[in-house]
Amino acid sequence: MKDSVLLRFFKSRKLSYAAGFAFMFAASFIQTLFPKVLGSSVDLMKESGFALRPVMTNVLWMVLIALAVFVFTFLWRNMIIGNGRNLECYIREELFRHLLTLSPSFYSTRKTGDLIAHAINDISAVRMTFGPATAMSFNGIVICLSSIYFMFAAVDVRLALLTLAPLPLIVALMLFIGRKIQSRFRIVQDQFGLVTDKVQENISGIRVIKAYAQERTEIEKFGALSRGMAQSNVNLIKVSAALPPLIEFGFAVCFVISLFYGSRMVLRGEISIGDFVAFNGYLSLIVSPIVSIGRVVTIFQRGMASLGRLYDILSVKPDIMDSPHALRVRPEGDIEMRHLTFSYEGAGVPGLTDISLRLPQGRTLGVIGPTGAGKSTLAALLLRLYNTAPGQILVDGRDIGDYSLEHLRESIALVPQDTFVFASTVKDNIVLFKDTYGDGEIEAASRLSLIADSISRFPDGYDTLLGDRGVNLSGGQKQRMAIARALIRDPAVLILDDALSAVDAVTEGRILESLRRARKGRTNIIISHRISALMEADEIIVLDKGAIRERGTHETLLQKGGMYYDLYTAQQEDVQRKA
Ligand SMILES: Nc1ncnc2c1ncn2[C@@H]1O[C@H](COP(=O)(O)OP(=O)(O)OP(=O)(O)O)[C@@H](O)[C@H]1O
Repeated sequence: MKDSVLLRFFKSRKLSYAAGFAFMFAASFIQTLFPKVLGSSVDLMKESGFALRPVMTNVLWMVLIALAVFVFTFLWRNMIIGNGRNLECYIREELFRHLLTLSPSFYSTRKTGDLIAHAINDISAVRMTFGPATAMSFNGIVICLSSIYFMFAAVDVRLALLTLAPLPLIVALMLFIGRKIQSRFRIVQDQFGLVTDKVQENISGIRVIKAYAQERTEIEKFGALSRGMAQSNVNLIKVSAALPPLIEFGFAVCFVISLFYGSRMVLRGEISIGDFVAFNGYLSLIVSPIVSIGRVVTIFQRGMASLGRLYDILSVKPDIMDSPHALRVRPEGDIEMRHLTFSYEGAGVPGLTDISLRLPQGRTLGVIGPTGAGKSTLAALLLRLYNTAPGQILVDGRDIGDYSLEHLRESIALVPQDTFVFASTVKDNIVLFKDTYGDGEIEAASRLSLIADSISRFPDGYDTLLGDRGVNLSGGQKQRMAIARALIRDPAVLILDDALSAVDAVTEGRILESLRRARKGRTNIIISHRISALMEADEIIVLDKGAIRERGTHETLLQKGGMYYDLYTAQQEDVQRKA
């Protein structure tokens, strides 16, 4: 997958990459012609007693070389480094698309912060590797090889050997210090991660921190982390500060050797003064590529590690997918469960055990039970957020896995316990960014869920911005907006998973009444802790530790005098006490 993502991109841009590398080769090579022309100009000037006329052709060549280097460099930078940016965008889109195909079980094992880091830091490291670092290496290799070639072939082998003798030592020293820099840099990054995590945690949990007067402790903890980060940066500077002067020192030695032996060779007439000038020109040309070796190696190492991490995610196979011949029809809402047993990955005990029930189209099922009984799990399985064994959940007589996910989820709408509000308008939050619904439909869904009045009191009505930078909805308003979000899609099955817990009993009764009227002929599943929300259901099941303990209608369950009866009497006493 890693290779295929990169390969696919490189293949799609092979022409611009080929042209980019050709221009880069041309620019780097032409650049190394400059010292030679400069040297021969010096010789010509010396021969002609420093007259300008004989060197005019050379001057023209130098201008042409500079111009060609400018044009080719401009072209290759645009192509190679520009393609790096396109690669970054390509991988980001691939990753995002892939993340949306993965099921909740994937997300329950990964930290959100890590996933965000992959999407930002890792992709950027891959871009640096296949953009600027690749370009710098290729450019540097061509410049170094041709410069060294000219030093040996066009000037003098002995002089070149002597002058370049310290070079391997410089490179070895650079790689040695580079490794040290890298390990200290890793510590800086870890410290940076801790500091950002702390900031993020404090901002998200600001209400809890204030409510428990934890500001002072948190400031102290943050101070310690921040000082740790500063110290690790100082440790990094201690080694990184040594690198540039050491390299400069190494090259100064090269220049001294060149000056010492080169000038003697000029005096002895073994090389011309022009050759000597050209030689020093070549020596200057290789300084910058050699200096960047350490940086390039680090970028490559980081890029490959990042690519590995991205590959780990990209190679996770989505476990919930359409079967090859998936039914592309919206089911109508006849539900059956046959001995349904389900366990979460890694969980010791099953979340649900041997659940059998029949919910014909148009009926309402009530689900009640203590916390952790498996009520939300039942809802999640009906949306196929997790896979179940074939034949355990049937929708309209067909296995749930036979339907395309799109059609199944269009037909079954879940209003979860916690509603996610997007930082957008009320309207966008109801239609979920689909522009197929008219204003009339949006208002009708809002009226049915009893949120229309609240919306009309917002400053811009349906165009009011919600979220951090807009209006913050109360718990009850959020729940009602979530019900409108489900109703506008006119689902065959509506599942309210404790979706009325934040509204008062009177509002709950009015919403349920409104749903009863509007959803005639449609299937409903009402999961609730409050008996008042589901007492009118055609069938009620009492879940406990993943199994059905009792089932029946409100009346028959009361007559049984079991768990349901106990819950009912406890809730009645509670109501009377409050009254
Ligand atoms: N993603 C998950 N991974 C592992 N175990 C889970 C996961 N989600 C829920 N569980 C476990 O499955 C059991 C049933 O959870 P579920 O959320 O279905 O209960 P519930 O009846 O809806 O509870 P509540 O009324 O508190 O919402 C619990 O023991 C819970 O810890």
